[in-house]
Amino acid sequence: MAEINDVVYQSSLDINKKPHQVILSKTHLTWEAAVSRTCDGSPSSEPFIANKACRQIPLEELIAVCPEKSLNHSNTPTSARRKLGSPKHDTPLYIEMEPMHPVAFSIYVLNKTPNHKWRKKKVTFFCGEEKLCDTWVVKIKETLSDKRFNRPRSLLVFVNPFGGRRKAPSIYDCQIAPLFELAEIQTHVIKTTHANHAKEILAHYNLRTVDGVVCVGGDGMFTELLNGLLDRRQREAGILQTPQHSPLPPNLRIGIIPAGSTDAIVYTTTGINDPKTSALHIILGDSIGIDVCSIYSGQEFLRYSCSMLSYGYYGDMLKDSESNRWMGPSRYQLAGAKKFLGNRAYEGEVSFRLSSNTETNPKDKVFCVSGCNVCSFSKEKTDQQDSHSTDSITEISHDADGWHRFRGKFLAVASFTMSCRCKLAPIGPSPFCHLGDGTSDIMVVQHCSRIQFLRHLYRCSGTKANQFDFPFIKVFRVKEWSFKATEQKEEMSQSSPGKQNKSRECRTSVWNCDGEVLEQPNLNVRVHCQLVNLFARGIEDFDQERNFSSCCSLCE
Ligand SMILES: Nc1ncnc2c1ncn2[C@@H]1O[C@H](COP(=O)(O)OP(=O)(O)OP(=O)(O)O)[C@@H](O)[C@H]1O
Ligand SMILES: CCCCCCCCCCCCC/C=C/[C@@H](O)[C@H](CO)NC(=O)CCCCC
Ligand SMILES: [Ca+2]
Repeated sequence: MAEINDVVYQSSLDINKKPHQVILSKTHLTWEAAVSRTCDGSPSSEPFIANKACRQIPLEELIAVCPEKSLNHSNTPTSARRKLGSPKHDTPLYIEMEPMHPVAFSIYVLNKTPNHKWRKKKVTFFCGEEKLCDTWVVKIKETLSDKRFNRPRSLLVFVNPFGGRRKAPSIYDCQIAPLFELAEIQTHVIKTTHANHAKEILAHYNLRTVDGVVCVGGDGMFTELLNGLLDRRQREAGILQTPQHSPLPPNLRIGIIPAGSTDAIVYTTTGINDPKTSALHIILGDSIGIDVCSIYSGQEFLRYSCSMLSYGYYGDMLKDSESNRWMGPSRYQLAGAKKFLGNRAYEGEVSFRLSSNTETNPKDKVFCVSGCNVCSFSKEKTDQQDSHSTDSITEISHDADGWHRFRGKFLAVASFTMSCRCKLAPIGPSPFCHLGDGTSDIMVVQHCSRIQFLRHLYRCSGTKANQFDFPFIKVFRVKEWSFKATEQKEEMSQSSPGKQNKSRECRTSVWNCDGEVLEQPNLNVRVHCQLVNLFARGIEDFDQERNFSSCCSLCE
């Protein structure tokens, strides 16, 4: 076997009844069939890839290790068997007894399957004697508990029985609790009884007792946790929540087990809305910083948001859909179709400061992937923000202070702080938006015909990323923006006063803020680069995944 650095422990163990040399290092667990060829001839950095009899698992991908209490093995020494009958018998009778102590242990390893779905895979090692088994289990657990793996030991979990298809309690009990138990994560589980329940608890909970906060629900439930943690942090630090102050980051990571209607945040940060995949991201201690918007109405702080904030079409759609919650996720489609037929436009003024990074833009065809360079670079630059902006936009006015202004009649104004992937929009309504670059993509859909708007919506639901390629759509990458509803100049019909009154109603829309209605039409919004950390790693590059599967036989 080729040389392995930082060996923690090694011995011979049986896998599938064949002896193997097993080595635990600080970074990997490796095993090689004892009779097989050595791994010579391969480059020293990848010594085991060439030899199929060798397996090497990075410890980052080791989910759990457990003694196998119920397993025996043909190699089990006779001490684990009980003699029956009289000693005078020539041939003693033996009955297989369950060993008092385990003589085998299993490891559960990450198995990456297509479409970003993660599962666990089990490999069992037979030790022959209990002491060796105990030692292996202890050594692996000790190594995994090293701080650099950053794995949570204890979690506060909120289950929203009201969101999505109302399946959050069964999703948690049947799929997630057993995984957390396997990984020996302590949990305090709270089933919420009303909206804002989680936020109320987060205001007073002893957060020092947990390593993370998890919700089983949708985007709305995540946003509740986000707001709960951020409010608490600012209150304790004495930070005022005004447009002039920058919020401090919370100390805890947030995990999302998807059980909502859209699940855009989990979809965008893991690549899929799959409860078990999310649980594995949490167990393995993944971490990614995501941008958060702080939203104000004048000087009044309203809330924090991190996915879509949208006025006009999506706001009206959300408001209309609330009364049909019983329908689950399809309520959005019904309300969406109604509002589409209404083709209602609203007057307003959008102002914004462009991103300081002029090398990226909402149409640049650069996806945000796990380990994204744009996000890493933006985080480094966060503290050195400047007000530089491009002059390339001619349709709109801009002031000396770097603010651009855009007035008009809009079907929709939307800011995307992440791409907002979801089932309806598989690469997201703003596909090249970044999770942690400190910016949002502002999209303005000018009043257009139904057929034109339908073409835009249809393209959002596809994968060509061409939804912005229309003359009635403008899109900007911004770090701060505001919206002001302006007076609606409706044509007043002298001959029909009833119609006149009707046209004066509802001159403003509402905001759809991560799936919650905000009634104030006039908003000021600032983006804070990577203000919170999630138990996720962003969407893994497909090429990377392909390379992984060819180098690890567990994933074949
Ligand atoms: N027990 C409860 N009863 C009523 N509302 C609740 C309860 N617990 C939480 N809520 C509220 O339900 C709202 C919506 O929940 P959630 O986001 O989980 O589902 P969803 O709206 O169906 O999904 P999505 O946001 O992904 O579209 C949350 O904002 C939360 O405040
Ligand atoms: C002709 C085909 C038309 C297909 C339409 C495709 C357009 C889909 C865009 C989806 C944008 C989702 C953005 C994320 C929003 C979430 O913060 C929010 C809360 O979960 N969900 C919705 O508002 C629910 C949004 C539902 C939109 C219909
Ligand atoms: Ca962003």
